[in-house]
Amino acid sequence: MFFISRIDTDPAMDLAEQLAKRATQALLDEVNLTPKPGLVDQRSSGAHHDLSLDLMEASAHSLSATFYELALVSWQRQADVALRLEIGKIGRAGEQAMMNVTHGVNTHRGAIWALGLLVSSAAMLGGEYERALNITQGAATMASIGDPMQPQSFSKGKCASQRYRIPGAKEQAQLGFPAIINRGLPQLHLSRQHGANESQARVDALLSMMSSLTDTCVLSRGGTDALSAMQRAASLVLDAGGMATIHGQTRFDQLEQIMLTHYISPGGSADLLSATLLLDGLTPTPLTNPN
Ligand SMILES: CC(C)(COP(=O)(O)OP(=O)(O)OC[C@H]1O[C@@H](n2cnc3c(N)ncnc32)[C@H](O[C@H]2O[C@H](COP(=O)(O)OP(=O)(O)OP(=O)(O)O)[C@@H](O)[C@H]2O)[C@@H]1O)[C@@H](O)C(=O)NCCC(=O)NCCS
Ligand SMILES: Nc1ncnc2[nH]cnc12
Repeated sequence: MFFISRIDTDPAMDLAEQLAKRATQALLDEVNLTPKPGLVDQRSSGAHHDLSLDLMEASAHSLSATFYELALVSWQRQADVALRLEIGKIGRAGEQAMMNVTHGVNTHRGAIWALGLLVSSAAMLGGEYERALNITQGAATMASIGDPMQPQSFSKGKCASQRYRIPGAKEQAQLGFPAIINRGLPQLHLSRQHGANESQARVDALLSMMSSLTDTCVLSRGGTDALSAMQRAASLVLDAGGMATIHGQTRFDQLEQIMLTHYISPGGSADLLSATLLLDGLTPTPLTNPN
């Protein structure tokens, strides 16, 4: 008689592994996407003196364990203060792990926050979701629960939000990631439908978010004039037909010139592009046109 030995797999661990892999891949896909204005890509470090492609990739890999832990602890849980405290602790440990790998350079703080919340929300749903909205709504609920353990330390984002009275990374999550739902994902799907290749469609999605996001990275370095100039120039690329067209590419060169002249970088939009790619992979149903 033969016995077939069977190792039971744990669905929570399986999903956590899958989500961690996808989130890390989304970060790698974002940083390798080329060309991107002002950002690190395969051509250059953009408007950054302390970042490189190698550093960004090392940072992305260092975050796999954080995404895995976030998913595992969130498996089929309700959004409540207890879970919020746990994911806050894991998120902060992830920030520290990133800083250890990058020797103190902030590569992915905003990405840990956005993708961390989305991974957590996908696991809260036990991997059962049809639409991106199902995941972003859960993430918004978690982001809206206060974390009493969060240290009240200085951050450039908070400082810019208060100085210019504009929403930053925290509010973007609390509102359910409108930049992704109303801009990034619809533009990605639209550009694909219109015949753009995958890289062009992803750059278009980035530009669509850049054209409206109040990115605290841009505000911190360049103030409101630089933010408005960037938003306008990003919009013009899309108005000209996007990256799949010659006119769009000419406008892209102009946008890039603006980024380098003002020495600004859309780090917040880059993080939200990673989050867009993660959601696109998890829920491939197209959304309607960008508004
Ligand atoms: C809620 C937090 C995200 C903290 O937010 P806060 O605004 O207080 O702090 P920041 O440290 O400034 O981080 C915010 C980062 O989010 C990105 N971002 C900016 N604007 C937006 C926006 N409107 N919407 C969404 N996301 C946005 C951005 O990240 C990217 O830029 C980083 C580089 O930034 P920085 O170092 O400022 O700039 P450089 O120009 O490179 O510096 P210099 O060269 O000039 O010196 C890069 O990391 C990208 O990721 C902002 O930086 C959250 O962190 C928090 O509360 N965490 C606690 C843990 C927790 O609860 N976690 C739970 C889930 S895991
Ligand atoms: N590609 C990139 N360049 C600079 N900062 C970033 N933050 C997230 N992605 C980035």
